[in-house]
Amino acid sequence: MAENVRILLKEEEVDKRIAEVAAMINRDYAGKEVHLICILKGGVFFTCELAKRLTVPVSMDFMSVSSYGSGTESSGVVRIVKDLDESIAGKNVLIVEDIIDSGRTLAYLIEILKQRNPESIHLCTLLDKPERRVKKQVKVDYTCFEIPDEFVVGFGLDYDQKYRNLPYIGVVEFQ
Ligand SMILES: O=P(O)(O)OC[C@H]1O[C@H](OP(=O)(O)OP(=O)(O)O)[C@H](O)[C@@H]1O
Ligand code: HPA
Repeated sequence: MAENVRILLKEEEVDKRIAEVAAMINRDYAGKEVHLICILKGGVFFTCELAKRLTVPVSMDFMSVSSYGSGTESSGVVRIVKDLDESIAGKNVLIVEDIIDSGRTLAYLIEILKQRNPESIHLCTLLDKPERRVKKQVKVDYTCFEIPDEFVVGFGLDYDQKYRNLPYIGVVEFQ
């Protein structure tokens, strides 16, 4: 099926907002080290842009989870494909995601990570689709943009593994 991508958030808007959110994190974590956990694959682009703007000490780790589902819907059953390399015990963890949609992936992930005794655990996302949230509420500490219920790509987000490299956020329109 052919698809078209309509720009929702321009590159400049995204960059400006990431800088604002980074400033909030710098303020909130003053005097502490923040341990960024990037959720692969989509979180990579946002994590890099955010991390470059942090002035507090930063350490990083990566995790890959797969939500059993098909097409554009996640199922809520989440499998860890790549676990963290290091312990998070005693660390100030900040999970960095590209998008919170139904909230199922993050609800599951936060429960798992809490059991590993971090000093604190917070969540930062580039995009949030609040309308899509199912049963479990996920507390999001830092959100760059709330967006409507549309399937988006770019800045790490894919459709069928394509469009992750777009420097803006676009809506996929199927023709
Ligand atoms: O709130 P939810 O409905 O659970 O959806 C959000 C999840 O979906 C996306 O990951 P995806 O499974 O597409 O993996 P990817 O980042 O590797 O593309 C996104 O990065 C979140 O992890
Ligand atoms: O809107 C989306 N786009 C790409 N991947 C996603 N995963 C959950 N929601 C989305």
